[in-house]
Amino acid sequence: MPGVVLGPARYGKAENRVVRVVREGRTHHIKDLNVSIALEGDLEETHTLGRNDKVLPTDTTKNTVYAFAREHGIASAEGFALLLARHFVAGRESIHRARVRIEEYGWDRIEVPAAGTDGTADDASAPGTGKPDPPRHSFVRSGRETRIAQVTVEAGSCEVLAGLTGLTVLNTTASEFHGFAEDRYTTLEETSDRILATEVTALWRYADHLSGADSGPVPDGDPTPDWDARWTAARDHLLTAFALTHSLSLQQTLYEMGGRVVRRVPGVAEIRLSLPNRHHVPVDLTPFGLENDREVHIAADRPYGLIEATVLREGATARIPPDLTNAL
Ligand SMILES: O=c1[nH]c(=O)c2[nH]c(=O)[nH]c2[nH]1
Repeated sequence: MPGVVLGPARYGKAENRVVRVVREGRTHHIKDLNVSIALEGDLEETHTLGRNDKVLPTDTTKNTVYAFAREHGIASAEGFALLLARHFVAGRESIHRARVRIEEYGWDRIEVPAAGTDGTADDASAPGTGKPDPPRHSFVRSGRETRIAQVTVEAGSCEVLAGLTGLTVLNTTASEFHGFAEDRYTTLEETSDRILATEVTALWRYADHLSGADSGPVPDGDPTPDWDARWTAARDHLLTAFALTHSLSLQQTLYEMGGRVVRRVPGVAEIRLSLPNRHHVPVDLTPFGLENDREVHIAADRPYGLIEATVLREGATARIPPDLTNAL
């Protein structure tokens, strides 16, 4: 096509929903994932000439997700993403880069009291035994929180990002906001005691699985990291920092949260946080002759302040895309 060239292109199958059951006798476990594959490489003639010889069908990438879930199991979202991304790049010369993004939805086991312990006769029993034996195959979705893993593999490098979205937190005190800049449109009153609430979206990058200036050769850290332990530690540190910080602004709280993860979770070089400030405004009850000393609030869902920043290990390079909410 005269005067026209192909820019960056990628393709794959997005949002493959896979639920994997593991059975240990009567005790079952599940992993519930949403897996998106994006491949890049030698796609010029595919677009310009309609040649498909280098196009591994998106349908095949979908099938690979399900086959790998069966063959390899899903130990962790990060591990499964690594397996898939490496497979697509290793298996085909024309594919130079594979990005696998996984959202994981959490399920908690429904803990049922043993039969007979709550005074009713109709509880579950193991068949044939008549003995109390609560089910080990029942689950309840654990809130709106979603775990994220995103792995990008290309020749000689491998980037592992992990994170979460939908982690909603609130402090009823230990939050102040004053001393801010003012102009003729400023009406906000200073406060030394307010509710601080936000819904955390966080994405952090492990440097020990990446070749790059801030990480050394691949891998310079633990060759088989315990991704689950690291993810759980990062989540715990985000919550601990939110709870422990006496906040002078959500910006300062963000820095404390990110800094704690970078300093304490093995391998983390960088974390990006997106924190909507979910304003809780004390209601004026004086028309009803009532005092309201920060007891009754309107929880305003819109508009919200949007506080976003990356916190880095000293010397590391910022690589996580700034616009997390669109990137995810
Ligand atoms: O923690 C805050 N940071 C701000 O930048 C800001 N702006 C605002 O109106 N309220 C707040 N709160």
